[in-house]
Amino acid sequence: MNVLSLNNVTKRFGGLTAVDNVSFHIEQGEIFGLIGPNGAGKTTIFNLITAIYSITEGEIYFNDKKLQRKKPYEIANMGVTRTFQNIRLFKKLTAYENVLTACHKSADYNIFSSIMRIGKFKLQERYLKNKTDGLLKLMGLWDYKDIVASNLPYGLQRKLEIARALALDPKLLLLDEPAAGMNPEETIQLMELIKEIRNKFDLTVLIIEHHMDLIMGVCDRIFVLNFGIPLALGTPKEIQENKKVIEAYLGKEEKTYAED
Ligand SMILES: Nc1ncnc2c1ncn2[C@@H]1O[C@H](COP(=O)(O)OP(=O)(O)OP(=O)(O)O)[C@@H](O)[C@H]1O
Repeated sequence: MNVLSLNNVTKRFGGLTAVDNVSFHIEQGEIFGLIGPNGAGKTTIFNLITAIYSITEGEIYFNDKKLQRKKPYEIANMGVTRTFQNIRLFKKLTAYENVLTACHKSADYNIFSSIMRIGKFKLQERYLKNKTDGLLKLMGLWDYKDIVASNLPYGLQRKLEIARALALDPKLLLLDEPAAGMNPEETIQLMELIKEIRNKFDLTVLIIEHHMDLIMGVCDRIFVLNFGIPLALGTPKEIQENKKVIEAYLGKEEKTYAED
């Protein structure tokens, strides 16, 4: 079953076509990579899926529901959550508070019960605490739970963003450069963590990343964009061997005078 479908999607900013007639379909449970050189249109695709930008042409479907004319919070409520290339945390709140505030979306209590701290409210409070604890432990953030987000190392802030996105109970998780700023060892750990998260929460994952080791190690399939134009779609092995992809990343070899 397709969880996400992009059908002939185009996005223009004035005279610039950032995404040009892009189509791809992601199946339930897949970890799907979106790669391409700088400025290829990857983040623009995330912004189109999450309704931060409006689509110029084409359609996007999430679980067979058309996503047009929705607000970003409606998309999140449908089960599509994301992280950002430029980390967006509550910088002055602790790691714990950052996750707890996101968990509150799933709370269901009224002001009266919260003032009286009775029955259902207490149960909800315990549920939110357990959920927050579990997410912090899963992401390896438990020892940092009382540290203010802005004081965490960059790599841990990225993990905290993932924990926040998971707190919203997604079905589709969009990760925008989750390994940026991480060293090779941290990147390998993150790769394993992404697989664990996918299995544990029965997720589908769409991931933008420049670390090729991570993309090749974690993705089931990869879609390549170049200047907004689709270049290739395939398994990591197929993408690694694709001449057009190699040229887009490394440039085309010039024929020397001697070869003519
Ligand atoms: N709001 C905007 N207004 C105008 N142009 C934009 C806007 N957002 C993106 N662009 C342009 O669209 C193109 C694609 O940008 P995008 O950020 O999607 O690329 P990217 O593949 O994510 O790049 P990177 O790997 O560097 O993050 C770029 O030329 C960018 O300048």
